[in-house]
Amino acid sequence: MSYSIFEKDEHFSVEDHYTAGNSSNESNTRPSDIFLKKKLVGLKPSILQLNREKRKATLKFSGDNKDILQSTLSSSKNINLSGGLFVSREYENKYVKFGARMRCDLVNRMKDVTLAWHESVSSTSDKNVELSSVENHKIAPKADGPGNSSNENSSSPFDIFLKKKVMRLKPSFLELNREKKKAAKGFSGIVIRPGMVLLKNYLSINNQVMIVNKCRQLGLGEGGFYQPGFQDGGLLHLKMMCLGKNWDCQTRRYGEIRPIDGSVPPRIPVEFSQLVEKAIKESKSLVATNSNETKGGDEIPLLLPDICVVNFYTSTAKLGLHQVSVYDKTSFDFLKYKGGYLNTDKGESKKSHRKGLPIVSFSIGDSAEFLYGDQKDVDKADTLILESGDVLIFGERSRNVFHGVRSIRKDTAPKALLQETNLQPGRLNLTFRQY
Ligand SMILES: O=C(O)CCC(=O)C(=O)O
Ligand SMILES: [Fe+2]
Repeated sequence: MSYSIFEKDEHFSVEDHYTAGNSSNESNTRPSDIFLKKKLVGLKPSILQLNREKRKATLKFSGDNKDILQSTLSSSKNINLSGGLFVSREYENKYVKFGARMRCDLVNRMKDVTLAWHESVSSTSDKNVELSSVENHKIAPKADGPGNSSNENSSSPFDIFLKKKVMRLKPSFLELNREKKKAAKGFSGIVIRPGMVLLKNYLSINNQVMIVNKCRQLGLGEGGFYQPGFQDGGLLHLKMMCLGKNWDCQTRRYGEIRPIDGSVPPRIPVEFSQLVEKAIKESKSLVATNSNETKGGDEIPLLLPDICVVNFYTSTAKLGLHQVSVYDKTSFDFLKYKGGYLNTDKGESKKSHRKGLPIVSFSIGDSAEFLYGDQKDVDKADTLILESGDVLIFGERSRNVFHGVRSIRKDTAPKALLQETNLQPGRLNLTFRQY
């Protein structure tokens, strides 16, 4: 049995209509007007385009031309990139033609089509179209406080917190006691197969709370959570944010910026890297003590993570079987997803592969049914239940293991975590990698 990690985006499946502007220049004998008949709204330039232009301006107007540069920049200061404008059907269609990939989750979910801020079309006159300064793009979209999520606002990234501060049912004494006992027991390590180690219950509730809060804060800022999509309308079934470097789902390459909006991925918080380092050391000693047993024997190399892909799975989200694969021409063809399959993971460097550097994966929130195996066949895959606080490490001979998430188990997140954060139902997964 196979399942698709994609969902088709009904919103943008319309064919293209270039009817905007109702230009009738071609059909009459009057001199052509180089202006459109109606006062039209133009496609708002993307941040990337604006950045490029401003960089060009900066290069051009240096030294003696500072005044000109100053006026160039200040005249564009008022251009508002924050979007959130409603558009006509024609523009929606035109937008589709321009690339369905340029949309964030919110665009996809809005009933009334609102274009994403990076490529929006305004319904106001040009006069009112404002562009913000380049610096403004660095400013994180307004992060609403808990209980006031901005998920519905087209200019904001996806918020992993619930909209309102919900009064959660107080966990029963029994439940809390069970969790406390589990925490007191500490973690246990299991070598799943050569190169794959599971540290059960490794992240304390305090660390989980810290990670959730940091991800929430970063997730609402520049380069925050969005729903990755493909040019043809396919969407990943999860929300994603990249730290360190951006993983571009179109090209399967890493880069310094996210092409859809020109945002720069936030840095990996040092607290995260420290936890990764500790977890690797732990798994190394576990493998060393297990080396006489049949399963062990693979030395897990140290990892200095410079990439972290943060996925948020809502209760119905999933991730198809895929493999960590080096980016090269051959694998690119192979990587192309076929029939709704994403065949690969992110494209770390060949050096990273050669060394068998591990992927370190943190699970927080609801539990996941994690699949892994040597073939891209769900029926032949083994299952692991990854619970909140678990850390899975796979490198060396397991570096190329096929893996995916079949489902999220509802209502399984630790009550203590939900009491301390406003995390919405679902699962947060962080995978650390070294380029
Ligand atoms: O969510 C998980 O456990 C796996 C995530 C993953 O494989 C990925 O992001 O490439
Ligand atoms: Fe993966």
